[in-house]
Amino acid sequence: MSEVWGLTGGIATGKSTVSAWLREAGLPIIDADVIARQVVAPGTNGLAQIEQAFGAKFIVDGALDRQRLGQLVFHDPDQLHQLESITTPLIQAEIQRQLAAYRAANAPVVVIDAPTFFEVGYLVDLVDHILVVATDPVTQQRRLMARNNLSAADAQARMAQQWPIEKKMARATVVIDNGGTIAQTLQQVVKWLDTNNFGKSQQIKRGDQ
Ligand SMILES: CC(C)(COP(=O)(O)OP(=O)(O)OC[C@H]1O[C@@H](n2cnc3c(N)ncnc32)[C@H](O)[C@@H]1O)[C@@H](O)C(=O)NCCC(=O)NCCS
Ligand SMILES: Nc1ncnc2c1ncn2[C@@H]1O[C@H](COP(=O)(O)OP(=O)(O)OP(=O)(O)O)[C@@H](O)[C@H]1O
Repeated sequence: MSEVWGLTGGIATGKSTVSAWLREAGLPIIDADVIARQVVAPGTNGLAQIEQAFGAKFIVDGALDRQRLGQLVFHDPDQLHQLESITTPLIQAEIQRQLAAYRAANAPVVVIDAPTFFEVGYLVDLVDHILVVATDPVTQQRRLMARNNLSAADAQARMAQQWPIEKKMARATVVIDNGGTIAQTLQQVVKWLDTNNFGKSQQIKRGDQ
């Protein structure tokens, strides 16, 4: 029996940072962001559907212009909803395929890493427990602006497309507080791994502290 954990957070609260450590510790990770890119890669049916729904101006040299589509959908919930109606079923099918493969291989623990874990609905039913990586909203906005080179308004628009982090924290089995230093966050992650006997926390590289 595999124990399945969801890993989520708000945009730029540090989910990818934590996910990278879990991977280094040897945990199998199903990464929804990676899958979301695969299902709209050049030549896919997903990309053809996006071209049909949004127009050829979002395709450059056969590939999705992600920045341009992001500018559109993160400022318009109806357009985001239309995009999700194309991408969500494709992402869901691949997540379920990977999870079935890990279960068949008797993986003791599997992590499903997804930014919109709660928002998409179906993922909650696939997991036993949920790890939420959180910061306060001010820190979240500051890090998002710095990482993506966004204005305060653009960062707010992206944050507004997701559930507030407090609502996610209220549904978490465990909350990792990433409002402090990277080292403080790593300490919490190592404790979670060691307490549950998951993976090899000593394999985590600590070079980024
Ligand atoms: C709109 C797109 C093209 C913008 O691409 P871009 O490379 O600029 O951003 P990227 O995909 O790296 O996402 C950055 C962050 O935005 C947030 N985000 C992405 N999709 C969504 C969404 N549907 N709803 C709310 N927030 C989202 C996440 O926190 C994510 O980590 C892309 O985000 C996309 O295709 N989104 C729809 C697919 C999806 O739902 N992905 C989430 C996987 S569960
Ligand atoms: N404790 C920390 N102190 C300072 N900066 C941090 C900390 N944790 C993460 N960061 C930085 O904040 C930014 C957001 O982190 P990260 O990319 O891990 O977030 P995320 O939750 O995966 O975001 P998204 O949902 O958009 O993929 C990155 O630039 C990262 O380097």
